[in-house]
Amino acid sequence: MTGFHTERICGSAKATLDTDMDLQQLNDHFGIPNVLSFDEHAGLMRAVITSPAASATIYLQGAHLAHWQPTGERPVLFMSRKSDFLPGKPIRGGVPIAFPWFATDSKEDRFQGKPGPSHGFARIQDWTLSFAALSGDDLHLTFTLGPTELSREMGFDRFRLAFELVIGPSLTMRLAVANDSETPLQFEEALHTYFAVGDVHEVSITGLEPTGYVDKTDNFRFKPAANVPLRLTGFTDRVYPNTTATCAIHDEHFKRTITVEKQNSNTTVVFNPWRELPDMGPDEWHEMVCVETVNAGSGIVTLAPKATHVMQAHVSLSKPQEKRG
Ligand SMILES: O=P(O)(O)OC[C@H]1O[C@H](O)[C@H](O)[C@@H](O)[C@@H]1O
Repeated sequence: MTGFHTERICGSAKATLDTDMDLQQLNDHFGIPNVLSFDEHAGLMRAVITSPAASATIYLQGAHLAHWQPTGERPVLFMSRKSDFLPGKPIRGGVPIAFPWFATDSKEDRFQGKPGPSHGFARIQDWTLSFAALSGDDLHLTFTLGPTELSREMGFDRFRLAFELVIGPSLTMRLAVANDSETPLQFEEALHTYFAVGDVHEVSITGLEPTGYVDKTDNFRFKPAANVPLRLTGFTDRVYPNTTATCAIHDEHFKRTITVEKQNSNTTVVFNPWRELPDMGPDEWHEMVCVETVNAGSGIVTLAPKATHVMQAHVSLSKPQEKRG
């Protein structure tokens, strides 16, 4: 069984849960008959959920939600059929967690004289499952990540992350960042959500009409608010700063609306590569759009010593005629 070990962090002893539970231990400790079990896919451990309300899959690497499908619905998250599933490699699809920077690292020499990996280290590290419980139809899971050898090499050694998921007919994702140090912690973060759509050409996104954006496909130029719902017509990589708005993805092909409500996130990113990627098949970009819950760029977070910041995204489904009030 798992035990506690003590770790000395800058003079103070802290009890931390062993992070190296094997499959048997995960199943013994957290398994819930007919609802939650653990297996291995391509050498990566994952939680497999089949509750009456939904099915879902979460890899311990990155605490990466790779699949969520409410009962009777199509999958809500896009997962690339060509994704890598390898230790230390990002997974293409689902909900990668970006931390402590978003996209390209701005520090050119952070890691062994090079910039750190795209979207930071959190999505390529093994997280620890620390809580699993069923409450009514909802499965609650919490994954945690503290400083690792890799994070320390990149200069991050006094933080803790918790990723809490509530998986049911809707999905709540909460990312908590605690600053354990005596100095402010600056970080960017994202729940980089890949949504499954019937055909991206038949999608409109509402919520961002009044917000100007940084167009990463046009030399990071700032473009004014469009004042109309967003329809994607080509390579799209937009950072909308200063928006806490709820976004709705209206999918004419699948005849459903996906709604993303967020808290403590002041940035929304919309992304579709409009082409094949090395880890995404030739036509798969038709089937996805990223609407990401983010704090980045001008919205970078500066967290006071000993403080905690919690960012949340709540995802729900509705039929087009069920207009939200
Ligand atoms: O390929 P990745 O590192 O997973 O990043 C995928 C994409 O993530 C975000 O949406 C960024 O805005 C993009 O610039 C980036 O290309």
